[in-house]
Amino acid sequence: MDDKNIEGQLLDELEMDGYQKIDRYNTHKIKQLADKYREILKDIGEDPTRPGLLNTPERVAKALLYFTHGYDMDPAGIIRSALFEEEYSQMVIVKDIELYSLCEHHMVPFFGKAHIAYIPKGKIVGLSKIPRVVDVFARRLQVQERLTNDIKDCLHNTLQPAGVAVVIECTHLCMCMRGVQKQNSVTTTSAFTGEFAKETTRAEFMRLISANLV
Ligand SMILES: Nc1nc2c(ncn2[C@@H]2O[C@H](COP(=O)(O)OP(=O)(O)OP(=O)(O)O)[C@@H](O)[C@H]2O)c(=O)[nH]1
Ligand SMILES: [Zn+2]
Repeated sequence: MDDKNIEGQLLDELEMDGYQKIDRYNTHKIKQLADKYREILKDIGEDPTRPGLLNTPERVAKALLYFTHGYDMDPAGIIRSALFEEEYSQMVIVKDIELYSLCEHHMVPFFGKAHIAYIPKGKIVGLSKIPRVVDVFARRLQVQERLTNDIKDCLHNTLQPAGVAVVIECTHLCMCMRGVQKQNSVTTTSAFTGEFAKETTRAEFMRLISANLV
Protein backbone atom coordinates (compact mmCIF):
# COMPACT_ATOMS: atom_id res chain seq x y z
CA MET A 1 0.00 0.00 0.00
CA ASP A 2 1.47 3.41 -0.87
CA ASP A 3 1.75 6.28 1.62
CA LYS A 4 -1.32 8.06 0.33
CA ASN A 5 -3.50 4.98 0.81
CA ILE A 6 -2.17 4.33 4.30
CA GLU A 7 -2.82 7.94 5.29
CA GLY A 8 -6.22 7.89 3.61
CA GLN A 9 -7.16 4.66 5.37
CA LEU A 10 -6.10 5.97 8.78
CA LEU A 11 -8.07 9.14 8.34
CA ASP A 12 -11.10 7.25 7.03
CA GLU A 13 -10.99 5.05 10.11
CA LEU A 14 -10.83 8.05 12.40
CA GLU A 15 -13.75 9.67 10.62
CA MET A 16 -15.73 6.44 10.78
CA ASP A 17 -15.19 6.45 14.53
CA GLY A 18 -16.97 9.80 14.44
CA TYR A 19 -14.23 11.78 16.10
CA GLN A 20 -14.29 14.87 13.98
CA LYS A 21 -14.75 15.88 10.38
CA ILE A 22 -11.31 15.81 8.80
CA ASP A 23 -10.94 18.10 5.80
CA ARG A 24 -7.18 18.37 5.58
CA TYR A 25 -6.72 16.87 2.15
CA ASN A 26 -8.91 19.09 0.00
CA THR A 27 -7.41 19.87 -3.41
CA HIS A 28 -7.31 23.61 -2.82
CA LYS A 29 -5.24 23.27 0.36
CA ILE A 30 -2.84 20.78 -1.22
CA LYS A 31 -2.35 23.02 -4.26
CA GLN A 32 -1.70 26.08 -2.10
CA LEU A 33 0.97 24.25 -0.12
CA ALA A 34 2.46 22.54 -3.16
CA ASP A 35 2.93 25.91 -4.91
CA LYS A 36 4.93 27.10 -1.91
CA TYR A 37 7.07 23.96 -1.92
CA ARG A 38 7.78 24.51 -5.64
CA GLU A 39 9.26 27.90 -4.66
CA ILE A 40 11.19 26.30 -1.80
CA LEU A 41 12.69 23.77 -4.19
CA LYS A 42 13.98 26.65 -6.32
CA ASP A 43 15.32 28.45 -3.24
CA ILE A 44 17.39 25.43 -2.18
CA GLY A 45 18.97 25.22 -5.63
CA GLU A 46 16.78 22.55 -7.20
CA ASP A 47 14.90 22.46 -10.48
CA PRO A 48 11.22 21.68 -9.71
CA THR A 49 10.62 20.86 -13.39
CA ARG A 50 13.04 17.95 -13.52
CA PRO A 51 11.14 14.64 -13.81
CA GLY A 52 12.06 13.27 -10.36
CA LEU A 53 10.63 16.34 -8.64
CA LEU A 54 7.49 16.93 -10.69
CA ASN A 55 5.08 15.50 -8.12
CA THR A 56 7.24 16.19 -5.08
CA PRO A 57 5.52 19.43 -4.01
CA GLU A 58 2.12 17.68 -3.86
CA ARG A 59 3.61 14.70 -2.01
CA VAL A 60 5.34 16.93 0.53
CA ALA A 61 2.18 18.97 0.98
CA LYS A 62 0.15 15.84 1.77
CA ALA A 63 2.88 14.52 4.06
CA LEU A 64 3.02 17.77 6.04
CA LEU A 65 -0.76 17.83 6.38
CA TYR A 66 -0.57 14.27 7.65
CA PHE A 67 2.26 15.06 10.09
CA THR A 68 0.09 17.79 11.60
CA HIS A 69 -3.38 16.21 11.42
CA GLY A 70 -3.69 16.41 15.21
CA TYR A 71 -4.90 20.00 14.82
CA ASP A 72 -8.15 18.68 13.35
CA MET A 73 -8.90 16.25 16.12
CA ASP A 74 -10.57 16.47 19.49
CA PRO A 75 -8.59 14.49 22.09
CA ALA A 76 -11.13 14.94 24.89
CA GLY A 77 -13.84 13.62 22.53
CA ILE A 78 -11.73 10.52 21.88
CA ILE A 79 -11.51 9.75 25.60
CA ARG A 80 -15.20 10.52 26.20
CA SER A 81 -16.21 8.19 23.36
CA ALA A 82 -15.09 5.15 25.40
CA LEU A 83 -15.55 5.77 29.12
CA PHE A 84 -16.87 2.88 31.18
CA GLU A 85 -17.93 2.73 34.81
CA GLU A 86 -15.79 0.17 36.62
CA GLU A 87 -14.67 -0.30 40.21
CA TYR A 88 -11.03 -0.94 39.39
CA SER A 89 -8.73 1.26 41.40
CA GLN A 90 -5.22 -0.03 40.69
CA MET A 91 -2.75 1.49 38.29
CA VAL A 92 -3.45 1.00 34.56
CA ILE A 93 -0.32 1.36 32.44
CA VAL A 94 0.00 1.51 28.66
CA LYS A 95 3.70 1.63 27.89
CA ASP A 96 5.97 1.74 24.84
CA ILE A 97 3.53 3.78 22.75
CA GLU A 98 5.57 4.87 19.76
CA LEU A 99 5.14 8.47 18.67
CA TYR A 100 6.29 10.74 15.87
CA SER A 101 6.14 14.50 16.17
CA LEU A 102 7.70 17.64 14.67
CA CYS A 103 9.70 20.03 16.82
CA GLU A 104 8.22 23.49 16.60
CA HIS A 105 11.63 25.16 16.39
CA HIS A 106 12.97 23.43 13.29
CA MET A 107 9.97 21.44 12.01
CA VAL A 108 12.22 18.39 12.07
CA PRO A 109 10.97 15.09 13.53
CA PHE A 110 11.38 13.94 17.05
CA PHE A 111 10.26 10.43 17.87
CA GLY A 112 10.29 7.88 20.63
CA LYS A 113 7.95 6.34 23.17
CA ALA A 114 5.33 7.40 25.65
CA HIS A 115 4.52 5.50 28.83
CA ILE A 116 1.18 6.41 30.36
CA ALA A 117 -0.59 5.40 33.53
CA TYR A 118 -3.68 6.38 35.42
CA ILE A 119 -5.38 5.23 38.60
CA PRO A 120 -9.14 5.03 37.95
CA LYS A 121 -11.72 6.60 40.22
CA GLY A 122 -14.98 4.99 39.08
CA LYS A 123 -14.23 5.28 35.34
CA ILE A 124 -11.91 3.44 33.00
CA VAL A 125 -11.19 4.33 29.38
CA GLY A 126 -10.94 2.05 26.34
CA LEU A 127 -7.24 1.21 26.16
CA SER A 128 -6.77 2.13 22.50
CA LYS A 129 -7.92 5.67 23.24
CA ILE A 130 -4.72 6.37 25.18
CA PRO A 131 -2.36 5.91 22.18
CA ARG A 132 -4.91 7.78 20.05
CA VAL A 133 -4.66 10.77 22.38
CA VAL A 134 -0.86 10.56 22.26
CA ASP A 135 -1.08 10.77 18.47
CA VAL A 136 -3.49 13.72 18.46
CA PHE A 137 -1.01 15.82 20.44
CA ALA A 138 2.09 14.40 18.75
CA ARG A 139 0.75 15.17 15.28
CA ARG A 140 1.15 18.90 15.79
CA LEU A 141 4.17 21.19 16.03
CA GLN A 142 5.41 20.51 19.53
CA VAL A 143 8.07 20.72 22.16
CA GLN A 144 8.40 17.50 24.13
CA GLU A 145 7.56 19.22 27.41
CA ARG A 146 4.23 20.57 26.13
CA LEU A 147 3.38 17.25 24.47
CA THR A 148 3.88 15.60 27.87
CA ASN A 149 1.66 18.12 29.65
CA ASP A 150 -1.01 18.10 26.93
CA ILE A 151 -1.46 14.34 27.33
CA LYS A 152 -1.44 14.57 31.12
CA ASP A 153 -4.01 17.41 31.15
CA CYS A 154 -6.33 15.68 28.68
CA LEU A 155 -6.38 12.42 30.68
CA HIS A 156 -6.69 14.24 33.97
CA ASN A 157 -9.61 16.43 32.85
CA THR A 158 -11.64 13.81 31.02
CA LEU A 159 -11.09 10.72 33.18
CA GLN A 160 -10.95 12.57 36.51
CA PRO A 161 -8.84 9.74 37.92
CA ALA A 162 -6.95 9.47 41.21
CA GLY A 163 -3.77 10.23 39.27
CA VAL A 164 -2.08 10.38 35.87
CA ALA A 165 1.54 9.69 34.95
CA VAL A 166 3.18 10.44 31.61
CA VAL A 167 6.80 9.71 30.74
CA ILE A 168 8.11 10.39 27.23
CA GLU A 169 11.52 9.45 25.82
CA CYS A 170 12.50 10.89 22.45
CA THR A 171 15.30 11.37 19.98
CA HIS A 172 15.27 14.84 18.39
CA LEU A 173 16.59 14.83 14.84
CA CYS A 174 17.34 18.55 15.14
CA MET A 175 20.02 17.49 17.63
CA CYS A 176 21.27 14.59 15.46
CA MET A 177 21.36 15.66 11.82
CA ARG A 178 22.19 19.33 12.41
CA GLY A 179 23.17 21.72 15.20
CA VAL A 180 24.89 19.97 18.09
CA GLN A 181 24.93 16.62 16.18
CA LYS A 182 24.60 14.23 19.11
CA GLN A 183 23.37 10.93 17.70
CA ASN A 184 22.70 9.09 20.94
CA SER A 185 21.14 11.61 23.28
CA VAL A 186 17.64 10.82 24.46
CA THR A 187 15.37 13.39 26.12
CA THR A 188 13.06 12.24 28.90
CA THR A 189 10.13 14.32 30.16
CA SER A 190 7.51 13.48 32.73
CA ALA A 191 4.31 14.80 34.26
CA PHE A 192 2.40 13.46 37.25
CA THR A 193 -0.86 14.30 38.99
CA GLY A 194 -2.72 13.14 42.09
CA GLU A 195 -1.52 9.85 43.60
CA PHE A 196 1.60 9.93 41.46
CA ALA A 197 2.87 12.79 43.60
CA LYS A 198 3.58 10.08 46.19
CA GLU A 199 7.10 8.71 45.97
CA THR A 200 5.97 5.05 46.33
CA THR A 201 3.29 5.25 43.63
CA ARG A 202 5.62 7.01 41.24
CA ALA A 203 8.37 4.46 41.99
CA GLU A 204 5.97 1.57 41.23
CA PHE A 205 5.10 3.19 37.89
CA MET A 206 8.76 3.74 37.03
CA ARG A 207 9.58 0.14 37.99
CA LEU A 208 6.73 -1.28 35.87
CA ILE A 209 7.60 0.74 32.76
CA SER A 210 11.23 -0.38 33.06
CA ALA A 211 10.36 -4.07 33.59
CA ASN A 212 10.20 -6.69 30.84
CA LEU A 213 7.17 -8.62 32.05
CA VAL A 214 5.78 -10.05 28.82
N1 LIG B 1 13.03 22.32 25.46
C1 LIG B 1 12.97 21.85 24.22
N2 LIG B 1 13.82 22.32 23.30
C2 LIG B 1 13.74 21.81 22.06
C3 LIG B 1 12.82 20.84 21.68
N3 LIG B 1 13.02 20.56 20.38
C4 LIG B 1 14.05 21.33 19.99
N4 LIG B 1 14.50 22.11 21.00
C5 LIG B 1 15.56 23.10 21.10
O1 LIG B 1 15.13 24.37 20.67
C6 LIG B 1 16.28 25.19 20.72
C7 LIG B 1 16.18 26.35 19.75
O2 LIG B 1 17.29 27.13 20.05
P1 LIG B 1 17.91 28.25 19.09
O3 LIG B 1 19.24 28.66 19.63
O4 LIG B 1 16.89 29.32 18.87
O5 LIG B 1 18.01 27.48 17.70
P2 LIG B 1 19.31 26.91 16.99
O6 LIG B 1 20.28 28.01 16.72
O7 LIG B 1 18.84 26.16 15.80
O8 LIG B 1 19.92 25.94 18.10
P3 LIG B 1 20.86 24.66 17.95
O9 LIG B 1 19.97 23.46 17.79
O10 LIG B 1 21.62 24.62 19.24
O11 LIG B 1 21.74 24.87 16.76
C8 LIG B 1 17.46 24.26 20.51
O12 LIG B 1 18.22 24.26 21.69
C9 LIG B 1 16.79 22.87 20.29
O13 LIG B 1 17.57 21.81 20.81
C10 LIG B 1 11.93 20.38 22.68
O14 LIG B 1 11.06 19.53 22.46
N5 LIG B 1 12.03 20.91 23.91
ZN1 LIG C 1 14.24 21.12 16.69
